Amino acid sequence: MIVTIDGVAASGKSSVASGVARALNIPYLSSGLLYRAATWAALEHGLTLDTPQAGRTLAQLLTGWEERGQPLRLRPLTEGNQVWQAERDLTEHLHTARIDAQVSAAAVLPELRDWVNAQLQGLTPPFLAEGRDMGSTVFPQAERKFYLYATPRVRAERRVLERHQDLESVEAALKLRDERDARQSAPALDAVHIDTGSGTLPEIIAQVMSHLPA
Ligand SMILES: Nc1ncnc2c1ncn2[C@@H]1O[C@H](COP(=O)(O)OP(=O)(O)O)[C@@H](O)[C@H]1O
Ligand SMILES: Nc1ccn([C@@H]2O[C@H](COP(=O)(O)OP(=O)(O)O)[C@@H](O)[C@H]2O)c(=O)n1
Repeated sequence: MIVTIDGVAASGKSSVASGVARALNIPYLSSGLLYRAATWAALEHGLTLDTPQAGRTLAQLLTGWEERGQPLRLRPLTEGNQVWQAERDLTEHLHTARIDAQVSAAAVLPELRDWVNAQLQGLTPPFLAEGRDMGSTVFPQAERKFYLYATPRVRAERRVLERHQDLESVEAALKLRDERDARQSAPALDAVHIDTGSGTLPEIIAQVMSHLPA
């Protein structure tokens, strides 16, 4: 079985996916964490993301690591996904304001989207995949699809607890990222839409579970 959970930034995708994955006893895959890791790699290597050759250069960097036996890999742990490169856990570097600000510029590069999609499509179901285009593009065959949303204010109030920034700037950054991510964020036509501002996290997880086969 494949289940997809897509939605806007800080709508609760990872937390809901983790809760549902735990209940189903299957892994969840955070596609956003792979985009974040590739963005981290680009910044570490001084790649400029807004040039015509950026996508090709970034893809070469990632495949070069692969060929040297040091691939960037998602570890889809149910309690929280990680990304490792060889023996190094990069996860703590990926949820920062710096990556938040740059990730959408990397995520529009077709070569990076192909690389992320290939990583995910190479995995064996059952799993739950979360991101922006999991239901619409990457796993159109998924048995159940969900689209999570909440107002920018609700999302900013949540994220401010995770980032050391003020509410106004977090909300402005979320809205900007929504705009920049709009192209790949259209919900799948057959997704169930859920407002995560309408209940607590356990209630939203229960709502998703109620749409899944017993
Ligand atoms: N009702 C709710 N539904 C989903 N997440 C919630 C809810 N209430 C609070 N949160 C919190 O919102 C934060 C952002 O959720 P997260 O899963 O990181 O979102 P995303 O993966 O979409 O960026 C988390 O700390 C989560 O626990
Ligand atoms: N399937 C996906 C997942 C993420 N992304 C990109 O990766 C970024 C980070 O995604 P995320 O899910 O980790 O972050 P939040 O939106 O949860 O803050 C998004 O802002 C998009 O630019 C994407 O383009 N497609």
